[in-house]
Amino acid sequence: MIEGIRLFNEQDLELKKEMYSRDSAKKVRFHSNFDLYTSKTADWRDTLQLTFLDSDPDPSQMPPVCRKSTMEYFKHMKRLGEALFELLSEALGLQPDHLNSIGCSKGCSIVTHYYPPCPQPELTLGVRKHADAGILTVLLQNHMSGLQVLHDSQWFDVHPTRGGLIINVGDLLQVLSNNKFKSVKHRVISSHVGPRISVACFFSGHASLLDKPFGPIKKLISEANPPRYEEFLLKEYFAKFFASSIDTKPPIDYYKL
Ligand SMILES: O=C(O)CCC(=O)C(=O)O
Ligand SMILES: [Fe+2]
Repeated sequence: MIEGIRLFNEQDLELKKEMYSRDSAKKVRFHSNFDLYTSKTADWRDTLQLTFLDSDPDPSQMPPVCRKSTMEYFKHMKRLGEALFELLSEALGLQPDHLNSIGCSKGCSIVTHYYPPCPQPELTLGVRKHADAGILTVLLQNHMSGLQVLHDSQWFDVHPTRGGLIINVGDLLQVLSNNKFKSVKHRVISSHVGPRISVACFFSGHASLLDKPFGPIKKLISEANPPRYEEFLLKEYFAKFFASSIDTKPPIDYYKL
């Protein structure tokens, strides 16, 4: 998977230009900084993004150089997502199929990042501090360090482990679990050396959830554990997310009770 993404990014500029788009309705697109025009600063990375919220990927839409590996990776992510949501359901004291049955593992985006070597890494970041806006993220990284997580106001390096995957709780899982699971703030620092390559699989729910009320799971709510968020529409939530920049007020903050 990582090799396919390296080949895509290191191919001729003209071929990459064909995929370039800032239109978020496009299922497969190449861009740099989704929040380039809404944030004060730019980050040092390029992104090839594949969004499958309502259907499985159509191989013909994918760049030929990483088509086979991405299709294969997607299949594994789907299976892994289902297994993770079973475990998370059990951890919440729910039936194992609960999170899968409400569509948590159904829609995902595979967002691949390429961080080129940076001549002045002290002036920028690869990705600014944020928590992922979706439900759950499965992250694969190449052998280059750079990812850091925030814990007790301190940044810790997440050193790459060959073949290892990082699982990040996103803001929407924090909402579903009524704060039992906490999303994790993280960032990527820039470096003179590179490229650093990562592949994030964001599970953010099936497209059919976009128009339905979303909030803490009712079975988790009691007098002793009142809801921490009001219900909201996922389509409004994502509209807020895409209209702001990655490091400003996270959209879940609008719905806190
Ligand atoms: O490149 C990474 O390791 C992290 C990327 C990331 O945080 C994101 O895409 O949300
Ligand atoms: Fe992230």
